[in-house]
Amino acid sequence: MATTHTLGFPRIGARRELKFALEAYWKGASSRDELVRVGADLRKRHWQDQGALDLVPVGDFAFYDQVLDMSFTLGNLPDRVKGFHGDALDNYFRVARGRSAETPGEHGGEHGGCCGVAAGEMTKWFDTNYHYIVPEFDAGTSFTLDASRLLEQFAEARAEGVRAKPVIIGPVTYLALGKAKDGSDRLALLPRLLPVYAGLLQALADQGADWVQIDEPILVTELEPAWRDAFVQAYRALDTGAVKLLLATYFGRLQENLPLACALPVQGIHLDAINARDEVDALIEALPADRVVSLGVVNGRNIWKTDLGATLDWLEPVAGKLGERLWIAPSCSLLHVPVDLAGERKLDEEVRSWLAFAVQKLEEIRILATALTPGQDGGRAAVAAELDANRAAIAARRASPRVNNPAVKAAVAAIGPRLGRRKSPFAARAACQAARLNLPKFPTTTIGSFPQTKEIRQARSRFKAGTLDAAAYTEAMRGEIARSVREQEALGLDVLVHGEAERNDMVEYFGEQLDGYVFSQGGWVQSYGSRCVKPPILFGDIGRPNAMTVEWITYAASLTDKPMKGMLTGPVTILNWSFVRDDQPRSETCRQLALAIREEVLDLEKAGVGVIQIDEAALREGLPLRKSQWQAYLDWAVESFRITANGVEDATQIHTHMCYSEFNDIIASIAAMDADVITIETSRSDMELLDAFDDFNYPNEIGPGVYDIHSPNIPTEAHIVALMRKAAERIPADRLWVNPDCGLKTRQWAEVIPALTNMVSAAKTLRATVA
Ligand SMILES: CN1c2c(nc(N)[nH]c2=O)NC[C@@H]1CNc1ccc(C(=O)N[C@@H](CCC(=O)N[C@@H](CCC(=O)N[C@@H](CCC(=O)O)C(=O)O)C(=O)O)C(=O)O)cc1
Ligand SMILES: N[C@@H](CCS)C(=O)O
Ligand SMILES: [Zn+2]
Repeated sequence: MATTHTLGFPRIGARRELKFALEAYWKGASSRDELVRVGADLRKRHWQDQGALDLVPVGDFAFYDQVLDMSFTLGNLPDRVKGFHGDALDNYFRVARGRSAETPGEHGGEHGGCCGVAAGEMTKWFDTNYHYIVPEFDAGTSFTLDASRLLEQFAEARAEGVRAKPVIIGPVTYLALGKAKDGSDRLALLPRLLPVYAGLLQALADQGADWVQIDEPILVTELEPAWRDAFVQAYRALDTGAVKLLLATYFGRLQENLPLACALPVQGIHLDAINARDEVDALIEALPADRVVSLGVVNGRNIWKTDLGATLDWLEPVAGKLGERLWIAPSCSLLHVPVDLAGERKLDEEVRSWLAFAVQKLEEIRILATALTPGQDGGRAAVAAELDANRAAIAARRASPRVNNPAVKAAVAAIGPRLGRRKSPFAARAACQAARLNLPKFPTTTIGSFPQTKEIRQARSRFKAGTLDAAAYTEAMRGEIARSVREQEALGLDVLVHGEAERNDMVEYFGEQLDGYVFSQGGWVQSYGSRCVKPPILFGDIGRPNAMTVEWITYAASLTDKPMKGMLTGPVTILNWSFVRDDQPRSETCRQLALAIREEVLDLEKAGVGVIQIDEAALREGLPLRKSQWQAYLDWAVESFRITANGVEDATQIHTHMCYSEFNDIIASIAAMDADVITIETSRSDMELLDAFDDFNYPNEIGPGVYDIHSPNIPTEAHIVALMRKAAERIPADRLWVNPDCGLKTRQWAEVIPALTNMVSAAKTLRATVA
């Protein structure tokens, strides 16, 4: 019988209990005890949800982020929060969220307390839409063990009667994910780090832990020789016999790292058998015969039912070979999928029958394990009804006429190179656009969203619940748009936006209006901290039955004489932030999205909108984990953007926006997008990110972000001027725009107004002082 387990479970709660508890605590509306209680209740409930498994994870719960938890366990706190004498949980939130000096009153939040503290940097977790707090190092970093969190939760789990498997991030991945602020060699810290890990394993062993899952997903990426050597050094040091180690790899194939992983002195390896099924035989071959082989056979990154029959067809011989050595699990932590399909009341019934969220994925694991169990109570016969139902659902999805639309397939097949080419080169377009828009030097704009206030969200919530009718909802959103336009006019911005009040999310909003999509009511997935997204579900060929944004944008445009920028999300970002179908290549799905958004671009243009922004925030995010696969991805991603954007006339100005930094290695592809204007996140890099554009002689216009929208701090005019002067050293001033790093939806108006006031004044100063 295969041992069943999971690598991690969503912690936000089926009703986002953790989100609401955190936000209440940060606001000062609930106590520390209440927050701690919600955390304990969620852990307990999630262990119960996983109770049918042989081993359940402990340590996958975090109040903010599991990487930040690991930093605290290892005693690796940034210097700026060391020596804090208050509550440890508040110190944790100070690193997670920062704290401004100005406004007292909140717990460990952005505001509150006496002294300002910068938040830890946040970046995405491998190729997911989850973001972690980057560990900070320097040459002097030392580590000290604080095992209390893990030990307490291990004791809690055991008290619940589950067989608990502590989960920790491995030392090599931990170092690889961090940044040395002084440019020092992170690997030099390994000898200091390993004794702390050894101490942690011993402490867990002393409490009765048998297996510990040690996550080393960095093994699915290309590793420099020094990092490969680090694996050998690390796992020799951790081979103390205190506990059994399950080395967990996920999100991809091991490739050249497979022999390295198999040679490490651990007691088992977890392989993502969704992405690396073709490596299973080699893994079994290379592993010593006493090692456990854990196979991730249920996809932890999507929401589709597993084809259980097909999985068993290949798994049965593997189980025959491995016997008791076989463990089965989802491919990775279930953090990346919503909790439970059972809560969905309004989901399209047909599509629903094809889906599995976290709880349903656990049931799939149970069915597979039973089917793999020889004897009277096991084998396929013991789960015949479940397997039949699964077979029927898989077959229905394959055959559904709603999935395949021959007209859409034909349109994609007919895409030729002309579709993605503008009529004239940039210089000629720029002249037409200058004549049409008549903008000053250093034109000012924003990235699209204005604060998503409680009133906006409540109105939408009431509209969706049916207690506010469509006319009243439209009226309320028009009111918000009018407010945004009024504020922007008063601020003196040059190119206005409508503010995106009517959008729940920049991807979900479009998914809701496209054919080929369904959306859940409660399918929330944590993006960072308390922030969640509800990725729409792309199940079939894409169509755009109606214009999606034209009425809102033309309404906004009617309120002002200034240019109004139409605002769309690009095909690559919609793809990367949706749950997408697994029955055709992503590139094919992306081209379908490109054709749909192209229609919207052309409709906006027809309606007289002269500036259209197509956000591609997730273009860089979607890069494959291995560099060797980047170009193939970039080719179809850029082609998709060009198909979307480039059907317009010369006088229509196309903007794109990307809020993730580091363009050096993809600058040729960014240039190939050929947007007239690109706005990017640069403020935190002190404009150094523009070097990539400078070195490449990037030909088009650029809006380098002048302030970090993640922080509540108000940028001063002098700071913005100084940043823009640095920008002008790299990019000719007549090609520079002035704008924030990203959209303002998570900020409050009280922060937005003074920040943009200073930004507009800075632009005026620049016009008067920079040639
Ligand atoms: C730019 N980012 C995005 C990413 N992915 C996306 N799909 N979208 C993004 O914008 N990835 C990278 C980054 C991640 N950053 C963020 C930033 C902010 C959020 C965020 O604010 N999320 C919200 C949820 C947004 C949403 O969908 N809102 C809905 C529903 C709101 C809601 O909860 N309503 C309540 C009732 C309202 C009330 O009483 O207050 C309810 O239904 O119970 C809407 O506006 O209609 C969040 O709150 O977490 C995410 C990622
Ligand atoms: N237009 C979007 C882009 C976010 S990346 C916004 O302003 O929120
Ligand atoms: Zn952005």
